Amino acid sequence: AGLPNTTLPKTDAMTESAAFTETRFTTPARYADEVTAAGAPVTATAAPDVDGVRIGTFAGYPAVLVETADARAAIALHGGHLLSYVPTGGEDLLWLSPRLADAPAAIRGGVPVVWPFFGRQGQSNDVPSHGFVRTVRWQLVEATRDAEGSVSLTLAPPHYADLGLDLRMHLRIGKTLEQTLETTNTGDAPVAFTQALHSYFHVSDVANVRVEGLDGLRFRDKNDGYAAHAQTGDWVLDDARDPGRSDYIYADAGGRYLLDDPGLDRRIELETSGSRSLVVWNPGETAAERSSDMNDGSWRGFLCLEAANAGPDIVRLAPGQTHVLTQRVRVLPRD
Ligand SMILES: O=P(O)(O)OC[C@H]1O[C@@H](O)[C@H](O)[C@@H](O)[C@@H]1O
Repeated sequence: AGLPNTTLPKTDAMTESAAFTETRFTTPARYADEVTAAGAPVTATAAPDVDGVRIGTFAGYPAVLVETADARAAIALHGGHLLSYVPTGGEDLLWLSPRLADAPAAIRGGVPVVWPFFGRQGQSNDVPSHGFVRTVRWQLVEATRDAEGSVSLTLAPPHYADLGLDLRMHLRIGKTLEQTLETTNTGDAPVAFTQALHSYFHVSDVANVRVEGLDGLRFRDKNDGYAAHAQTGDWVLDDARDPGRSDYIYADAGGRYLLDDPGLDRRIELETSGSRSLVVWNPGETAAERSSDMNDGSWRGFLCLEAANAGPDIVRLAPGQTHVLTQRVRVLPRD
């Protein structure tokens, strides 16, 4: 198969903020202190009095641990990072690096929360890549259990008074994983932002899976100066232009994707709303070998499908408005 890509006219629009209208964010005053504090041990966090929810550790991180009849999950307080989601009787849907660095470094794997900008889109080089919330400590705000036995959680990063935006993340752990980023403009000026739920899905071998739901879409290739291309057929890793890596932002994406994995004999279904872009990322061997948390061949074990508002898909919020991005993830059998 591969991607017989059509090259469309090249433009710099992806890297020039003037071409779009993203808000240029200034690093919040509290950010550096929050990052420093995130490296300190967690002092007692009160466990909510909800059946199947407790505070413990997962992969060395203080985490909210959830157990229901249908699934188990772990969410690190560091970055509000979903580390694991295991449907009962199945394997983890998420990949987590076997070589994790200590907090406050960003966690490699799971579902990093990228907010309020994707990479450094429309930003100066002074801001941290992928935003202000993935290397700071979050709080568990609420936990409930519904009649069907699913557990719902709300988590929040530190409130940055000078950012003008507020974030809440909601998770529903049950037969399906539901994850929502709810962004509110709390300032008095319009804000234009980008974001992603940067899911690292666990696969048998990234070279042996395909992604359905992208056929015919246009995408920008970050490894090709953000040149525009058109997708033909399913996504596979053996891109004829560059076998072994993918850093594509698909625009006007339909919101339903299937990650077909013959090796694990499963399909992961990803449905999104409030998101019109999908990022498909794997570093490939060369870049992975340069990275201390992926340089053991383990990069083959994941594919990132990132439910995003990125590239030309920018969210504009007037003061007081709220935007909701949701992803729903579940396993389907292979036919
Ligand atoms: O290494 P990081 O900061 O977690 O980013 C990982 C990747 O995240 C993806 O979303 C980007 O498109 C890639 O360009 C980037 O390399």
